[in-house]
Amino acid sequence: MASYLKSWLTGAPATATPDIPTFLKVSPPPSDDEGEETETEDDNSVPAFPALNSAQRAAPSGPPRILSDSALMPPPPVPSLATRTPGVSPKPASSLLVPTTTTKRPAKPSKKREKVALAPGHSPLDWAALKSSGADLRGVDTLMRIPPSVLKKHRSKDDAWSAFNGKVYNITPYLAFHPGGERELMRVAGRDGTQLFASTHAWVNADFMLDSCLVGFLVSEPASDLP
Ligand code: HEM
Repeated sequence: MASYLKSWLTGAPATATPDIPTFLKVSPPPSDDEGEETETEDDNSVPAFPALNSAQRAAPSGPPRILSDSALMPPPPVPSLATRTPGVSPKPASSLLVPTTTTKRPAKPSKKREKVALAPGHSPLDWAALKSSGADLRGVDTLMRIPPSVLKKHRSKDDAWSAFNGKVYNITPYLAFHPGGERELMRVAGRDGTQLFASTHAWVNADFMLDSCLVGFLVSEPASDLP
């Protein structure tokens, strides 16, 4: 056995092979590495093809059987979606039907949330360009600690401050750009607008939209100024 393996690896003829099991006599698969010789000289037999135990050999000989129409699988039934009449409510029998909700007219959007027409040059993109242009939109030199009494003083259109989530912004430059209109935004001028803002459009990122308008941080009234 050992001498057979040695001869198989070196290419030299085997000296004695009486105890070789039959599975070892099968040729090794051809190798990509051409430099290495892997076959013994006397084992050049081509394997049987098709294999002796293959289904191909077991099959009855003769030309392949051609199936007639009746022997073929029947076609699938016509799906109900293909036969529906557009605009007509289908019977709710099949799970493939369109949902009945799509046949109903959508409800009219409420007047309360309508957007206003913005003046030319005041689109959200224009605002983005303005706020990143480096223009001074704060109107103050340094960020301040702003108590409600100070915030209250900035409530005119020309000088409007408002607090959102503890940050005070100069909203005057943004007024003409606000998709909800100037009037709505002026409702929070001079006061904390966090609640109104959140109940109107919590998904809007005010911190990002107004970052260049930040004037300071809302703080509680100093004790000495309390009435
Ligand atoms: C300064 C902070 C605010 C910013 C940055 C801001 C920003 C925006 C933005 C981006 C939209 C368009 C939303 C969308 O298309 O989904 C919008 C719409 C609107 N905003 Fe504001 N807003 C502010 C404050 C307010 C406040 C305090 C009110 C209410 C008093 C308000 C009322 C509205 C309304 C009614 C709309 C139109 C309806 C809608 O878009 O759903 N906004 N605002």
